[in-house]
Amino acid sequence: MMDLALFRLPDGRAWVGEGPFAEAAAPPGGTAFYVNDFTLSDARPWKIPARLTPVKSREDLWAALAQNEALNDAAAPKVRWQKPATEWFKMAFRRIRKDVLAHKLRKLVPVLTEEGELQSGDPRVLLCRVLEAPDGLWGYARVQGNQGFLGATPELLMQIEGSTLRTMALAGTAKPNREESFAADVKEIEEHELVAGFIEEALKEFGQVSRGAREVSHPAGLTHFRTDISVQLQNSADINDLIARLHPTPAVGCLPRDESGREKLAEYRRQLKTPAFFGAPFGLKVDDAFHCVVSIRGLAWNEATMFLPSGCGIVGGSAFDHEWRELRLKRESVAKLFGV
Ligand SMILES: C=C(O[C@H]1C=CC=C(C(=O)O)[C@@H]1O)C(=O)O
Repeated sequence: MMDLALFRLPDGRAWVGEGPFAEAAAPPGGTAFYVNDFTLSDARPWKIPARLTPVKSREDLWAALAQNEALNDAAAPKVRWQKPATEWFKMAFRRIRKDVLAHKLRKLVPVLTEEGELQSGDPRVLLCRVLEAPDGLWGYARVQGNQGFLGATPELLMQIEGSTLRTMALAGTAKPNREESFAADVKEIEEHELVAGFIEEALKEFGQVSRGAREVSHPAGLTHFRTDISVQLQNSADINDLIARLHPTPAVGCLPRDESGREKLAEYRRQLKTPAFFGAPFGLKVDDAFHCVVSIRGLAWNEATMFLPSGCGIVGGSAFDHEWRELRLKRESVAKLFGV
């Protein structure tokens, strides 16, 4: 059975870890992956591989994998996707927006998942695409037997090097052909600033926070607002605490992030059958640094069923048709990158 984790940095450096993985509650001294689900339900999220190999090319990757012979002959997956139905998502959209207008919520991110049937080929072949994703994206993957997930995300949850923690607010998406007016789009700015403000506030207890300017960023063919934020950590803060403090940011979660908000978020994720990996933290502690991303822009599979999720932030100014199109654009960018 294949048991592996893969992590790639935006500059192309990547590592593949092979099982069996030892599991720990706290970060170990050496190298380990951090893999959890969205609700952080795994009490032992630090996965220490039996073997870790730096990989640069798909040849390196195949050579590093114990089952490389089986994969060498495998074809890329062909998937028959089903058009997602609007009803459930429309209902969720209306209820969230109503709660926002009634000041019960400020923002919530529901997730729509397109499902498909694997017609032929092997989804594990897509591990190559993770490795070869465009510069500027972080790649992540976890495969266990006949299930797995992988993706190429533009969103960093945190990177800790020495006493510096770097993170970002990534939220707000331009409509197609409206990139010029995006920088002044009030609704998208509001959606973004809720995320940046949350992160800034959450990090204050850990040290001096610096916030960069809101910028327009173009990862993988989409246009988003991005604000870089960093903090000089006063004490050697516990990584699990930092993750729990930041995750889920309102870029994939809700605001306020109190019990009632979190319950609503969990309820929408359940109703809409959001895969557990989606939006969760995924990281690697290597070479005295910890890199951890938000697992969006990815897909998952369980035997022959494939899942392609995408989320969008709902605020008072959101309109259903725009959000529906944004969800599709996000899924299309993933489908294009992975060729599915
Ligand atoms: C939740 C997703 O994107 C996040 C990242 C960038 C922009 C987002 C937005 O504009 O809603 C989301 O916060 C996704 O790609 O599924």
